[in-house]
Amino acid sequence: MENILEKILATKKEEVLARKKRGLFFRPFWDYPRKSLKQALKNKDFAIIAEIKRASPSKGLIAKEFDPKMIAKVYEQAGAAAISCLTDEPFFGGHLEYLAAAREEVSLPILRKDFIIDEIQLEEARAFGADALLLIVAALSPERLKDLLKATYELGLEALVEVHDKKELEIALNAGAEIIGINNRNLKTFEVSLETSLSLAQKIPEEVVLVSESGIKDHTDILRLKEAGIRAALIGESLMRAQNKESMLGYLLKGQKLT
Ligand SMILES: O=P(O)(O)OC[C@@H](O)[C@@H](O)c1c[nH]c2ccccc12
Repeated sequence: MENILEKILATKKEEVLARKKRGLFFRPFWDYPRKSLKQALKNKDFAIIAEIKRASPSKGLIAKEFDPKMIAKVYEQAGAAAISCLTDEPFFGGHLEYLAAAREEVSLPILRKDFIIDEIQLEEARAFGADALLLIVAALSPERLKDLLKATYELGLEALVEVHDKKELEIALNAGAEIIGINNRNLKTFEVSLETSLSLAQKIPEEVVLVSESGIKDHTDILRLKEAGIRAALIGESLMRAQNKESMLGYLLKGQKLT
């Protein structure tokens, strides 16, 4: 049976073909200045990439009320280091327009969160105002990963390269990844464990910026990451479900009381 990642990738292939047929004529932010995600992450004692995520295959609809512009603004005011915006439509209820809306509103670096398999998607990311984009090792051959990473840099963007185990980590390092995301969620089974980050963190050269992704829900999780030497996290669901996102960010980062 097909796992969820394979299913998403099959749909993505069709989407890419359709985009190539249609062409990419609307490029509102093509010449907009870019911000460095890597630098933004390094600037903080602990950095949170706050995610704009409406739904997911594992959780269904996460946010009934959904205003990407307003969410981006709140994340920025609350001290997020960067924003991640889901742009996959069929599985995550995202849209490139949501990224552009966030871009208009904030000056933080923005990451395009999608399943990237083709150069045209890198161009889309730049056209709609992204500063960085996600490349998932499990979704690409090592050669394709290298090609896409190079093309990303050539477009003036950065990449968060996502891994889930030791083998993928080696592939990411080999490809020259400078920012590596360790996904605590297995994209094939949906199982989540912070241990994934804690164990893989030991094997990473110091100059690489590490980000722990998925399932991070309280201040204790952040303390455990810090203890393992990880200084950045990508957080979606717990922020998207919080009525008061500012308070939730304060709680996650500093253990402040929730209001
Ligand atoms: O909502 P969470 O559990 O905080 O997770 C956020 C983020 O890590 C998750 O959305 C994610 C990580 N890797 C992905 C790849 C594609 C789509 C989504 C993701």
